[in-house]
Amino acid sequence: MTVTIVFDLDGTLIDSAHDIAAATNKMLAEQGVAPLSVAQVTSFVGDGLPSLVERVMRHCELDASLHPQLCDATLSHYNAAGSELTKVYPGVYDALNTLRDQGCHMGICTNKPVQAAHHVLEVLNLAPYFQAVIGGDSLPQRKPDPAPLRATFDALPNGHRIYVGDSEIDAETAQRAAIPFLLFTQGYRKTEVDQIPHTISYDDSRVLPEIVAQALSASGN
Ligand SMILES: O=C(O)COP(=O)(O)O
Ligand SMILES: [Mg+2]
Repeated sequence: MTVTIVFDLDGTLIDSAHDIAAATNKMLAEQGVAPLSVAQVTSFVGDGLPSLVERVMRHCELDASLHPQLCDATLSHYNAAGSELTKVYPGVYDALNTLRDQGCHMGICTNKPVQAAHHVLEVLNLAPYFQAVIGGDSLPQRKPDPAPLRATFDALPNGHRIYVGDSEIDAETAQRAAIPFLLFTQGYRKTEVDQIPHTISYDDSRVLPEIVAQALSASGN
């Protein structure tokens, strides 16, 4: 039985909030605006960079016409920083090794800009695990539209499908694509776990291989 697993990135495999906040605050400093807390910036993460910058700009009452320019500035600060403040969540490497040894095929479907996603995957030695990476700017649509998730699975061998993520957006994406969804509870979700549709939730990535097997048997495989 071939199993294909697609993962979200920010808040699921990696805790990138400090790097995202640092890039945002460098952009704000250039506009003469005081820094936001990591928690505040994290609350704006999930729908991709353009939405993050839009929310930050609204919060800081910046002129909306600056949006394209401030997106570019935030992304270039993010890319220049080299992911130094980003950490892989505990247990992720072990889980990925086990799943790979079991023959699972794996991909990434993130709303992060795709180049930034490739960069962080390389820096953290996560790139070799993933045969497909789709970012927030890879297609005209982004999550929660199911198109990027479908495109990621289509780039992997055929098999039983599972999506793993941390947010309301990931849950909606999985629902719209009719794919079983594993919810990591320690990422950047904004609502209670029981308010987010999911197949199985987990708070420690070490259990991933076990709950992948559970999700497959729950879906009749
Ligand atoms: O960049 C974002 O807004 C979120 O990225 P994610 O889809 O990997 O959680
Ligand atoms: Mg996420």
